[in-house]
Amino acid sequence: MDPAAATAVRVRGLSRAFGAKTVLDGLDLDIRRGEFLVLLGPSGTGKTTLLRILSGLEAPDAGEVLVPPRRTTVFQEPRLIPARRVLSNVTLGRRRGPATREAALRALAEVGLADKARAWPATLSGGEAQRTALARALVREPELLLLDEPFAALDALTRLRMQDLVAELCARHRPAVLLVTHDVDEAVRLADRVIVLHSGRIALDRRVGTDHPRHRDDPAVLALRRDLLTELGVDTAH
Ligand SMILES: Nc1ncnc2c1ncn2[C@@H]1O[C@H](COP(=O)(O)OP(=O)(O)OP(=O)(O)O)[C@@H](O)[C@H]1O
Repeated sequence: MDPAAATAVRVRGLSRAFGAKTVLDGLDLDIRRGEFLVLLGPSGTGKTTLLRILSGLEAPDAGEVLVPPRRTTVFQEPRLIPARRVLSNVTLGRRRGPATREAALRALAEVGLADKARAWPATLSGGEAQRTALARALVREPELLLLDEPFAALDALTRLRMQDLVAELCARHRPAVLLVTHDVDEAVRLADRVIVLHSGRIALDRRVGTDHPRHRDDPAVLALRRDLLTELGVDTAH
């Protein structure tokens, strides 16, 4: 088997500085096709910078970055256009026509918004708006899905529901995923693999062997959670 065919993202020696501050420092990272990778790290360690480089929004100072052409990002805020209905937000930038419309309606049904196609963004709840953003990502059939704290602005219950939805959609469509979060529980719930970024490099890289759905009290899940908190500098003795 060609090993490159199993790899969705390949990063070698990636560096990025802002003025005197080195944010990414010779970072190496591979993401396999269909792998759900969660990226954790203290504030300001370059998680968003890495995501922006993978999305093409930002250029590295040095290093090699290979990413698939079909990639899309979902941000913390849904970034919908207020003057366009939900369906039109989902098809944004796509070629007009019945096939696009059908695909968008299918994506809306998948995120549970079949009845909101003609709604205006201002009438949506936070969770519904973020579901619309997910449908917009889904309709692009990305090989790489970049998620930058997509649940951070949602209330706790909606966040859990959205986590389940994203897990289900990713299991069905199998994009490679890079999810940035501060939430260790979210990481251990969703990830096939978790990495922690520290001082511009990967400080911890762990595969999660446990099957889905994961139980909070599963010993392997608890052990990983503890290790991640320790790596993030959170005292777990209390
Ligand atoms: N365009 C920019 N100009 C100057 N400094 C920047 C720029 N973008 C990011 N930085 C700096 O680079 C560092 C890393 O930022 P980045 O947003 O990637 O961190 P992060 O790990 O995503 O942080 P957080 O968890 O708080 O979102 C920060 O110190 C930030 O101030």
